Amino acid sequence: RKPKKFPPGPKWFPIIGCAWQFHKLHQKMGLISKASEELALKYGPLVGVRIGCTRIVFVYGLRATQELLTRDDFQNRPDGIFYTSRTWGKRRGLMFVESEFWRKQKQFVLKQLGFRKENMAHSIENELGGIINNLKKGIEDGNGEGFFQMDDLFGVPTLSALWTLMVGYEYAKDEKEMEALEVIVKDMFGNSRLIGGLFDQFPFLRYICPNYCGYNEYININGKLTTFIKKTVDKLKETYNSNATRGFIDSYLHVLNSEEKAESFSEDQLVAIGLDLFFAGYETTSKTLSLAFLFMLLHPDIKKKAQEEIDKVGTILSGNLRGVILTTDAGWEDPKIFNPERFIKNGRLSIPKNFMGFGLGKRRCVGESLAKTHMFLIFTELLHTFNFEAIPTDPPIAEFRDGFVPTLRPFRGKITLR
Ligand code: HEM
Repeated sequence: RKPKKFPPGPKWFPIIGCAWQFHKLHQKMGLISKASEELALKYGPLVGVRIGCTRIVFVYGLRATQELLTRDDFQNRPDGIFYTSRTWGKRRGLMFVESEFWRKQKQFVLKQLGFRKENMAHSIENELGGIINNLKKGIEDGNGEGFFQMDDLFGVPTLSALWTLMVGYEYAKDEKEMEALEVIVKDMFGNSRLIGGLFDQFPFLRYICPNYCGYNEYININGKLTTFIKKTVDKLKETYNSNATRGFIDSYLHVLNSEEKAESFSEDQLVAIGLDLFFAGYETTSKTLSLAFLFMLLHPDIKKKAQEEIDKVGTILSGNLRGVILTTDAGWEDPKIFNPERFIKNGRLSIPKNFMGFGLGKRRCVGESLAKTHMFLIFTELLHTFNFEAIPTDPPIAEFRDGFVPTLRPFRGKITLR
């Protein structure tokens, strides 16, 4: 039954709510975001739906979204088996927790990420050396031309940056560990049912058909990553030294070993934060980079301008990079047209207040600074060193499918040395 004052939306039926109508609309429009946009055109900026047991309000448009992100009474997060079954039936981590527990943990994570900024930049630069060598080798093998799966280029460096953040630079050199992590994370994100599986909307299905409704798969892949992080924590504990700090895990262990630690700190919570950092940081960053290069292939004129500015090296550089990466329909003209120069005013970077790529308010992204440094260094260095072109017989197409973040259709590009 609809609660009083619940926003308007499609008619609800017993048990399924409006799951069927929404499923049909989703199929027609291709993406959840487009389906909800269609509903907003019909019902207004707030649309109330019920998919099985889950009541959802879609919020559409700049004003409503800003209000959603900044109002204190919207800072809580949903509860339910989808959010807790990955963390031993408890609410743990950062993304799906709230109140004092969340505040304390977020404060700690933000501080630690701030401390590690410089170290992270060094480790990304190192990683970059690896990517450049691989690309150069591919180009050499192809007699001056390399043909690469572009959407595959950025996963490993992103993972490596997050891994270094967690364990510290020296420990992260262990290639075997990194390879094992790569297999788990790729499996995790390759799994399209990771988000909003049927069992989330119809929780009873996990008792009737746990395979079909995606429950077993969800538990299995999350379990692999939590086990991996837990084992890493155990290994780091063996060589733990209270006077030295290798990475985030060590810093957290310092707190666990101190007398005055707050109640919310625990080893389970440490593992859950690791899970959330990989979950929230891996796809977002690697796919934004893929998207930036997709636009470079599709808009050679803008790519050329970006390269010219990188060659000049100056403050304008960061402006253009950010302009290239930041695209959203948050309220400027022709949002669907790729025009990074809209963010440059009188030769300087000018990000509109409406830009919400990293969220707004208290729930704002903790990895913003790391992600920006990572994307900036990789994007500029690769554009500086190589030329990227579309392959005429296999042109890239800017088409997305749903995922934790919108996922690009796989695309290839031709890379040559500049
Ligand atoms: C291009 C890259 C990234 C984008 C676009 C992005 C975007 C966002 C957005 C929009 C939010 C707010 C979600 C909300 O309002 O609930 C968020 C939260 C979050 N992000 Fe990011 N993010 C990126 C990279 C990262 C990285 C690299 C990390 C980890 C180091 C990370 C960790 C998190 C966490 C833990 C939260 C939850 C914060 C909270 O609930 O208080 N993100 N991110």
